[in-house]
Amino acid sequence: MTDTGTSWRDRLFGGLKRTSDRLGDNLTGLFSKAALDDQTLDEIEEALIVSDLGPAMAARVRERLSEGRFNKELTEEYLRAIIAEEIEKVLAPVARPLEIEAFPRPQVILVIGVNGSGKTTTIAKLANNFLEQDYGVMLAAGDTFRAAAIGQLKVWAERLGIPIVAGKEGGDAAGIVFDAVKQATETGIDVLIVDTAGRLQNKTELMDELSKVRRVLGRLNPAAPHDVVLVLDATTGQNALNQIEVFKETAQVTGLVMTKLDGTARGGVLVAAAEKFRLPIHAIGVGEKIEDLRPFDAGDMARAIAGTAYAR
Ligand SMILES: Nc1nc2c(ncn2[C@@H]2O[C@H](COP(=O)(O)OP(=O)(O)OP(=O)(O)O)[C@@H](O)[C@H]2O)c(=O)[nH]1
Repeated sequence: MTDTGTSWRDRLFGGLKRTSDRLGDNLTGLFSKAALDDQTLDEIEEALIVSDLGPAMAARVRERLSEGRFNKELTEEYLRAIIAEEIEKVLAPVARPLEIEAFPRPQVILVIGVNGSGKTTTIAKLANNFLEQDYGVMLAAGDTFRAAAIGQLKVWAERLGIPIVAGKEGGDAAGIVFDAVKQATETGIDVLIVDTAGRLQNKTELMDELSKVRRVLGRLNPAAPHDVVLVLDATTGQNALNQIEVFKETAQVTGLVMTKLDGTARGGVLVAAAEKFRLPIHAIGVGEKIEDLRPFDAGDMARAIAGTAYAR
């Protein structure tokens, strides 16, 4: 399952093509006007907002253009390059892979997110990434609300050849997490990835469930959970921003993973999220296969969104 950097870059640029095409469509007609004027700047700003990149990014690109090109001709190449540069500035400080550094082990990673966000697949993909780095990985099926979620995670554990602690539907999530941490500690596991129920519908219930899990974890290891990773579906566009807002306060999110960037023209929302919340973004998903989740390079990501030349 090893993978070369080149093919990952192919998938990254391929996956984000819809997003960069949409940006291109929104900007169509704004190039090669005789000279850059205020009205064109307004239109560019609007186009960037409509492309989900967020108002702050739109304002900054406008600022850059008005400094450099006012009263001069604007080319598509130049505009895309400026957009890529500004996106890279925003993504560089937050593009941060999940590092395994907890001592004592295991590092406990809680994974949260609404149903359908790609949570289960992301857990499997993260587990695979850690296995490739030779870490011992265990899963815990803490989403006990749905039998399907437990079953799916078991299938992944089997496929990856890693242990899993799971209970029955309707079981006590905190109890499962307790057992998992105990087993992981006893067997020298490096990383324990915990699936949790992601029900946004009821904030109190979610909060109660998570604080119970936290209490139990804290009893075994005061530093746990070391990470609380929120999985977001990029196809939901601006709604992903609302989810961060809610989960940030209820679940003390420490970092993000954005999935399905390949299935959407709304990938710009990654930039808006980075700019608004400044939370670390650990990885992105650009496909359903196990190798389609990776930490990303801010420069590559920025160029993929802006649709600038592939090579450096
Ligand atoms: N195209 C694409 N599909 C993805 C990606 N990540 C997950 N998926 C798909 O999205 C669907 C939902 O993923 P799950 O991992 O089952 O999501 P979940 O949040 O656990 O959802 P529930 O099991 O319904 O709670 C599946 O069909 C996945 O294959 C991605 O990065 N790209």
